Amino acid sequence: MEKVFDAAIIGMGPGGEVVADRLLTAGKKVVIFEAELIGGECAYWACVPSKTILRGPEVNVEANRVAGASAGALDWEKAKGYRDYMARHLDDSAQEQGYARRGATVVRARATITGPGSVGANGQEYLAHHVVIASGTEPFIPEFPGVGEITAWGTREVYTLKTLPRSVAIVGGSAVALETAFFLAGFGVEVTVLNRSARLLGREEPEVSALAEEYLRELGVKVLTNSSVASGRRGGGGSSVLVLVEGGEIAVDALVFATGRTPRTHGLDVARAGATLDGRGNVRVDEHCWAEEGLWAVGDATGIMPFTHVAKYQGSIVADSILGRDRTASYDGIPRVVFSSPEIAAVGLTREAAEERGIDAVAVRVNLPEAIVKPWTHEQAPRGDMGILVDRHQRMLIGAWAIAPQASEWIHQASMAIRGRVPLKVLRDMVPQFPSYSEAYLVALEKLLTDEGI
Ligand SMILES: Cc1cc2nc3c(=O)[nH]c(=O)nc-3n(C[C@H](O)[C@H](O)[C@H](O)COP(=O)(O)OP(=O)(O)OC[C@H]3O[C@@H](n4cnc5c(N)ncnc54)[C@H](O)[C@@H]3O)c2cc1C
Ligand SMILES: NC(=O)c1ccc[n+]([C@@H]2O[C@H](COP(=O)([O-])OP(=O)(O)OC[C@H]3O[C@@H](n4cnc5c(N)ncnc54)[C@H](O)[C@@H]3O)[C@@H](O)[C@H]2O)c1
Repeated sequence: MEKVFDAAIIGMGPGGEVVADRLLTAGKKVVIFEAELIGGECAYWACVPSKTILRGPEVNVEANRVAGASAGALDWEKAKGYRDYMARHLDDSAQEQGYARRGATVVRARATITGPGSVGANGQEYLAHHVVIASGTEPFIPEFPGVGEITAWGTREVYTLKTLPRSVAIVGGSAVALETAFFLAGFGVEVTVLNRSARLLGREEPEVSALAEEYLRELGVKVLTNSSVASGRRGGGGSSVLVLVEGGEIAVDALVFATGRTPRTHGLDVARAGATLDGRGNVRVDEHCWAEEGLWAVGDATGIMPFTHVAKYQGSIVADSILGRDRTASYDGIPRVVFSSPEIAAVGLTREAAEERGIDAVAVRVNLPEAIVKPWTHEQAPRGDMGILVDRHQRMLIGAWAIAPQASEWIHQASMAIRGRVPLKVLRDMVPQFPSYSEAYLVALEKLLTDEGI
């Protein structure tokens, strides 16, 4: 009799791994398919190496601002070595053995869907009661004349760099562009960011965009807005010459594409299992991450919020649903962080998004050094800003942002308030630690009361 698995998981990035882990823990029969490395983009070429390599430059920016401390020389060889260690030297044999030990069938191949409850790989057919698509994304690389002639890198090349270039141009103006600019500039590389729109981080509040640009410029990064590459050619001394759409040329050692990603769903044949893709190629799922009878999708392949924490969350929703526990995904209050120096964190709605939803929203901005003590204990010439957005009628927090040290951590208070729909009255009664950045929320809420009567 043919073996039927409880679940077949296509792709073992953070989303697929959570599904596999939970189902194996529950004693289910699981087959996993991975075309490259178990751990996915995040573990080897994205979140982990980028956050590891960004920490040195971040510490230096902070040290330079603290009385009695000073930045040390960054050691690229050591930093690179630790980055490679954290990215497991692109070796997932321990992961493969770990899953096999736990009873999973591990298939090292690109899988395709061959029918409802049926997955093909390596010329074999695997049957399962549940199929989970967790295939992630791949980089989107724009085409322009001469792109094949120049030295052009995607994020994989950048986050496995062995030798630092002297200069780069980064195309893009979102998370990857900013983090890569902070990383390379921090290690002394001459960086130019070519952002095709008028402001960086276009999905965030305009204040956030302006501050992000200011901090990049402070580090010596050149930011060109309404800019992109029209064509490229090889220049003298191995350089790459970029002809800009707005006119003019620049010569750099390499061009970095930070131009977003597209779902890795082509070739998966989801239609054979009755599922459909949206216009961007994302697998359409409902609030349970359910796509069709016996078919689920998690992580970047759904295009809902392309972050590792969301992929893991969706993985838990799917695993629990398969195990018969009723779970519904909610995407309220999920943080978005750019790990720059200082960190840029945001959660919930922006004013523009609130307006689109017809919400009567009120925004308050707080300059941290004017409002609280913590930045002064941290820095000699303190800086930092935060803002909150409140629904006037519901009297609840619906958005927040912060650009300051450790913002990735203290944004979670806003996250919890939004997700838990905590009334402003309760938030105002909080007693945050002195001195901490968290005190800024109280100041913002007081300002809301005095300025707006809310
Ligand atoms: C430079 C960079 C930095 C980032 N930093 C952060 C960060 O700090 N925090 C954060 O939250 N997010 C970050 N992200 C986003 C994060 O990497 C993704 O959201 C996350 O990896 C999505 O997880 P996933 O499981 O959906 O897919 P992936 O991690 O992309 O994994 C998908 C896996 O599926 C495999 N696969 C695909 N198709 C098949 C197939 N047909 N058969 C078998 N296997 C297949 C792939 O080989 C891959 O291993 C970053 C992204 C980039 C590019
Ligand atoms: N800290 C984090 O959580 C983190 C860090 C890095 C990346 N990520 C995730 O990784 C993914 C990729 O990030 P990203 O910044 O590359 O993608 P993105 O989609 O957020 O931004 C793409 C950028 O490229 C620009 N762009 C697109 N096409 C272009 C073209 N033809 N010419 C010029 N500019 C062009 C866009 O205007 C935009 O600024 C995202 O899902 C992001 O959320 C998350």
